[in-house]
Amino acid sequence: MPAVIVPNMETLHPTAKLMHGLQFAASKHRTQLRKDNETPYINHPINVATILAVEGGISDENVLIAALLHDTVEDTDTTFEEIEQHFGEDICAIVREVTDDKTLEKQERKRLQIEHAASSSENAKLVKLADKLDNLRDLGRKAPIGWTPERQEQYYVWAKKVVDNMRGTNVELERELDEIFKAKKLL
Ligand SMILES: Nc1nc2c(ncn2[C@@H]2O[C@H](COP(=O)(O)OP(=O)(O)O)[C@@H](OP(=O)(O)OP(=O)(O)O)[C@H]2O)c(=O)[nH]1
Ligand SMILES: [Mn+2]
Repeated sequence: MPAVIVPNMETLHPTAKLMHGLQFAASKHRTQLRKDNETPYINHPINVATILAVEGGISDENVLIAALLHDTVEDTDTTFEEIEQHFGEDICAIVREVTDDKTLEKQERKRLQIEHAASSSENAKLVKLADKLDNLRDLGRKAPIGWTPERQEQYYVWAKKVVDNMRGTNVELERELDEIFKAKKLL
């Protein structure tokens, strides 16, 4: 696996920056599958960035690149220093905001996501809304291996609490999320 080259981001055009984000994330997640045990993990960050661009109408490349990178620190050996070196401090700041501290107990991590959602920056809220939308769509298609119906139900209830703390961020994404919550009789 060749090392990913660190480009000079100042001189890259927006499409090249986006491609570098895609390559970096694909390289970092290359051995991972989603919890359905069949989908390559990278499909999820690509979906999150695509949801933002196509459904959310977001054109700010920092937000789209942060979406591609959003699970690299949480779920691979990637460090924030590496993200900053490759993509600069603005993108790194968004990734930092949406990264769970995996050293904490799961219940505490889940509680903190609800709490942090409310005080997040607009850009972090956008990434988090698209992240939840893609995870909920995945759950509706095929549940992670071993998840009971109760565990699935709990995920919808928890995801709604996170989303409720980010309302007023993006009309289209919130509309899509609300359709899912209505179908589950949570709204
Ligand atoms: N629905 C679904 N989720 C999957 C799948 N594969 C991996 N995941 C991830 O699993 C997380 C939910 O699983 P949990 O057991 O509740 O949480 P944990 O992995 O953080 O311990 C989601 O994270 P999250 O905290 O909600 O968001 P984030 O980590 O993506 O920020 C999601 O990213 C899949 O096939 N379907
Ligand atoms: Mn995610």
